[in-house]
Amino acid sequence: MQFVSTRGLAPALSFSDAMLAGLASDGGLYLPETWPQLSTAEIAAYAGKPYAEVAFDIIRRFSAGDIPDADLHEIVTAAYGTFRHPSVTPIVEIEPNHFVLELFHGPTLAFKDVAMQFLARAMDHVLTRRGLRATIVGATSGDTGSAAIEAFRGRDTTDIFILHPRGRTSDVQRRQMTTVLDANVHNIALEGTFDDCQSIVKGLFNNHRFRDSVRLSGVNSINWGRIVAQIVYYFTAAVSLGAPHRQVSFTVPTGNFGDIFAGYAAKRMGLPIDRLIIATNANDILKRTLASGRYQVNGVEPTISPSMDIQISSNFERLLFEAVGRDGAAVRTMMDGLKQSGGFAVPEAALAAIRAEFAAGTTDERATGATMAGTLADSGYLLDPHTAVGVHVARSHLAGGAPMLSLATAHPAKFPAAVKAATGVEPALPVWLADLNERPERFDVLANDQGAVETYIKTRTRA
Ligand SMILES: Cc1ncc(COP(=O)(O)O)c(C=O)c1O
Ligand SMILES: N[C@@H](CCOP(=O)(O)O)C(=O)O
Repeated sequence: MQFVSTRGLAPALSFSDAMLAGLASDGGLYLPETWPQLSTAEIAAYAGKPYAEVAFDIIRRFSAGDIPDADLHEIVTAAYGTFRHPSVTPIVEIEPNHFVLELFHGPTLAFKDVAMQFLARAMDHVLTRRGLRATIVGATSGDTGSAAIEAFRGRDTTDIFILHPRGRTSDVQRRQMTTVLDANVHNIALEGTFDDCQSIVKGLFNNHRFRDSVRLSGVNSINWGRIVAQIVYYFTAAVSLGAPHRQVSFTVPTGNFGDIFAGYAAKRMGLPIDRLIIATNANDILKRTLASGRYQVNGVEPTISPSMDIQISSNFERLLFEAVGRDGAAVRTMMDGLKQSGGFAVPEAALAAIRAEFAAGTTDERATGATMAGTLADSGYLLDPHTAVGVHVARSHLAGGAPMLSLATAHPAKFPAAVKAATGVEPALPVWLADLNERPERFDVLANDQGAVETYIKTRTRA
C-alpha cells in the first residue's frame, strides 16, 4: 500500500515513510492510495474480539508488507495494554438510543492516547530498525501534547518538542505536559493561539533545509499514523451496537477534523455509518462551511472546550481531496486561497458530496454548561465540556434514526473548573495523577516566531 499527498506533487510513500514524514513535502497530507474494503463477514467477525486484535486486523490492511505482522501485533498489544478499561473504548447508554463512546481510559485521559500509544511504538520500531533518530514536533491545544509526551517520553530514538498556546489550555492539561522532566521532552509555551502553533509546525515542515537537518517528524493528526489508529474504535463501537447488520451514526466533537475523518475512513472501508455529525463550539468554521460553501477563517474565540478552539481545521484538506475526486491541483488552489486571503470557496460538486456524508451543529457556552448539568441530573453521567458539545448537537439528530454514538473525547477531570462551574461537581484526577499540582514544571516561553522555534529545536535535538 502506497500513500499519496492531497496536493499531488510529493512522491507516494510506504506506510512507514509516510508515518515518519508526517506532512508531505508539497505541504499536503498523506492518504492511502485506495481504501481497503472489508466484507460484511469480516466486520461481523470483530464482535467479541479483544480491541488489540481488531486494531491489528485494521492497521495491517494499511501496513502489510512494510511492518511485519508479528511486530505490528506486538506494538498494538503493548499500546492497548496501557488502557485501564478491559474494552479499551467502552460504550455507555446515556438515554434511549444515545450512547457515549468513552475514549478517555488511556494514560492521559483523552482520545489522543488511542492513537499516540500506537504511533510512538510504531515510530520507535521503524527508527530502531533503520538505526535513526528523529525530532518530533507537535502543536497542541492541550490533549495531543500530553498524550504525545507521555507516549514518547524517555525514548532513545526521539526528541519531542510540543508547542502549546500560552495560557489557553486547562491547568491540568498544561501540567500533564510540563511536569514530564525526561531529557528528551521539550515544552514550548508560545505567545499565540493553537492556530499559531500549528502554523509554525507546518512552517517547520515546509522549511526543507531545517526539516532534513533535524530529521523532522510530526505527531499531529496531519500524520496518517494517527488517523489509522483512530479508525479502529469506529468499528468496535459500531459492531457492539449491531453493525454490520445495522447502521449507526456518530457525533464527533471536532476541531482539527482528525477524529471525524477517521470515521469517514471507516465508512469508506465498508462500515455502515448512517450519519457523521460534526459538533463544534463557537469556533464553528466547519458548520459555516457546510452551510455556505465558503471556508473562511475568523479569529479564534476562547471557550470552556479549549481543545476545540481551532479555526484552521487541518484534516478538512483530506476530505476536500476526496470530495474533488482526488484532484491535487484543485486542493492546491483552495489551500493557496487559504494562505493568501484566509478562505476559499468549496466547488459546488464537492460541497454536495460533503453534505451527503456529514451534518454539522454548533453549541454555545451556555448550552455546553446546561448539557453537562442536565446529563448529570437526568442520567447520572458526568461529561467533559468537549463531549458535552457533541452530546448537545447529537440530541437534535436522535429522532427515529440509527443508534447514535457521541464520542467522549476527554475525561471530565481534565477540565475541573469548567465541570464544577456547570455541575457543582469537581471531578477527581485518577490516583496516578493525584499529585499533579505538586509536581515541578519545566517549559520555555517563546515568541510567535518560526525562526525562534527553529533555533530552540536545533540547539536541543540529538537527531
Ligand atoms: C478533548 C478533545 N475533543 C475534541 C477534539 C477535536 O478533535 P479533532 O481535532 O480530531 O477534530 C480535541 C482535539 O483535537 C480534543 O482534545
Ligand atoms: N485538540 C488538539 C489539537 C491538535 O489536534 P491534532 O489531533 O491534530 O493533534 C489538541 O488537543 O492538541
